[in-house]
Amino acid sequence: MSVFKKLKSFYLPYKRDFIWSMVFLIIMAGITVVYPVILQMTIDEVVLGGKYNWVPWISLGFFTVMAVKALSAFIQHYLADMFGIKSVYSLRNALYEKLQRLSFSYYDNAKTGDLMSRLTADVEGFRFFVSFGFSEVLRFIIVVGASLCVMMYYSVSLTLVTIAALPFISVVVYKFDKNVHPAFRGIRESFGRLNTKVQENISGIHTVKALSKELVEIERFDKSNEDYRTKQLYTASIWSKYFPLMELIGNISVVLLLAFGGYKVINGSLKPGELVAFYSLIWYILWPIMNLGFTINMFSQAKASGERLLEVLEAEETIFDKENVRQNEKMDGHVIFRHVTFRYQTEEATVLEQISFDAPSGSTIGLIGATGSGKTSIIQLLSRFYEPSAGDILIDDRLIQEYSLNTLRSQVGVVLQETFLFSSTIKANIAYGRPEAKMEEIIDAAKRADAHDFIMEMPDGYNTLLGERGMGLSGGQKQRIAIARAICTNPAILILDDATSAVDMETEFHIQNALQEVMKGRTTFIIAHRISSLQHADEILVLDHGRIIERGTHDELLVRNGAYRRIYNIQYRDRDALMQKAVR
Ligand SMILES: Nc1ncnc2c1ncn2[C@@H]1O[C@H](COP(=O)(O)OP(=O)(O)OP(=O)(O)O)[C@@H](O)[C@H]1O
Repeated sequence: MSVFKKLKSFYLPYKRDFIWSMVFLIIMAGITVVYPVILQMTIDEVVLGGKYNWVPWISLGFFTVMAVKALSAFIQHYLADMFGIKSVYSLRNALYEKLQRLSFSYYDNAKTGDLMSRLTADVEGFRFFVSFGFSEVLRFIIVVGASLCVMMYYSVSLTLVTIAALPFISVVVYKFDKNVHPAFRGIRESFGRLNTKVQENISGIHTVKALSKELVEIERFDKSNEDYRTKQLYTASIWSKYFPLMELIGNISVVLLLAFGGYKVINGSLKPGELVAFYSLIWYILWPIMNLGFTINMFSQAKASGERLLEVLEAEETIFDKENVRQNEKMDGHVIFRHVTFRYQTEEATVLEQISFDAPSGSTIGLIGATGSGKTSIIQLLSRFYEPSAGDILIDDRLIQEYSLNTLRSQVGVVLQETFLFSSTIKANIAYGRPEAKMEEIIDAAKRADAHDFIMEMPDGYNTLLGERGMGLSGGQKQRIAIARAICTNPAILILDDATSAVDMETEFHIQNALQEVMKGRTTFIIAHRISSLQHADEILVLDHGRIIERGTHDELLVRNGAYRRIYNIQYRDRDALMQKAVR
């Protein structure tokens, strides 16, 4: 029950709907039990007692009772549905908000497809129980309770004989629940994996096709699908094993009723109408008990879903605003790293060791080094996507933790190697970081990123709709839109993470030109593999296995004859030698 307790803040606010639906449920359930009583009166008083003048009144009474029942059923269903729908509306919002707050380290291990299935199938599973499960439980208590009372009123001994088999059904129901709950959790998890497979395949369809891996992918999907099928079949087998057993025990009750009840009618201690009423009433007890399997089924699904939802809701938020943080502060962009050491939560080894540097406001810092040497990790720490394991990062002489995340990130513009564009207009993509930006500001940002001209050549200019992942644009165009997006927020610090790696020389030249303009007055970090991209930096940091092994300007580093010189030689001298050979 603790799952439902933990999630109560989502459904308790709508308890009014629930309470009213329960009121109408009580009316409905109460009326259900009146039906056998009317039947008993009709047989014993009207048919056998010869009181035929009662017929119109009994008919009218019966009609009225049924009309009230129909109306109550309508209102009850409507309100129960409202209760469920409103509850999961806030639950879905809370989950989405949580996903926005969770840090990078959570997403490093999360699977998109699985998260999607939590936000859709699991939320629905939970809604179904909130809408119908709660009322089923109450209906069970009322109908079974009221039926037992009426039966007792007619004959205590017959009631006791009839319900003698019920404890056995309860044992079966209990065992059913114990087996079916883990089975449902298995189904949900398997469905999450199936979703992940589909999502990853669609996202990576270019790679799949480029490497002709369609058949391999189909086989892999088949494996996940097979697992899902097996889990479902297993659950179905539990169901088919226990349900007939419950029905069999239920039918033993009916046999006992007919045998002992028939004997009582024959010896005159029970009226025939009462036996008929008993026959109806016993099913009012048996059906809900057997149906308990279905209710438990629903409950188990909802519990399994609720657990998966709680896993998201209760996931630890590692990066958040501390108290009294600085809001809306304009920064100068003076960045200091002091002995920063860092390791990813999932990894044993540190990826950054004792990183220290001072980047005065408006300066340009270049980061170069082999892949995996830690360049991206440094700038991820600056945006507080992760927290350092040791050491301090300061901007304008304050620890970055003293600024609100909003302030910090609005002052750090990032252009990544891989650009993500939303399936919306070019205008909205550029203004994503500052939706209130005026059209002139958007155009200005695009002009400075050297994107304005090609945007104007598009059919709808700035209103051109982009497909998912920015289909319809070349790598260089996407990159320039990303640069426009970064400068639209007018950040004090600009990070260009391999921003020109995916483009040809001519486009790189265009982007470099645009960047010269954009970098003016901002502290800029350029991560690059090409020396041409960062040779004008005020300081270049050469990284190797998470350590700064060399630092200085381009010229200083060249004369030092170290790692930088070696990269330079590979990229320039050898190329020049080759070119000269070619000319000769
Ligand atoms: N999210 C992550 N979780 C665990 N380890 C990571 C994560 N991101 C990077 N790493 C590891 O940290 C190390 C540094 O990676 P980083 O991305 O900072 O290198 P890089 O110098 O930017 O590489 P590249 O030039 O290829 O972009 C690598 O060994 C990498 O495997």
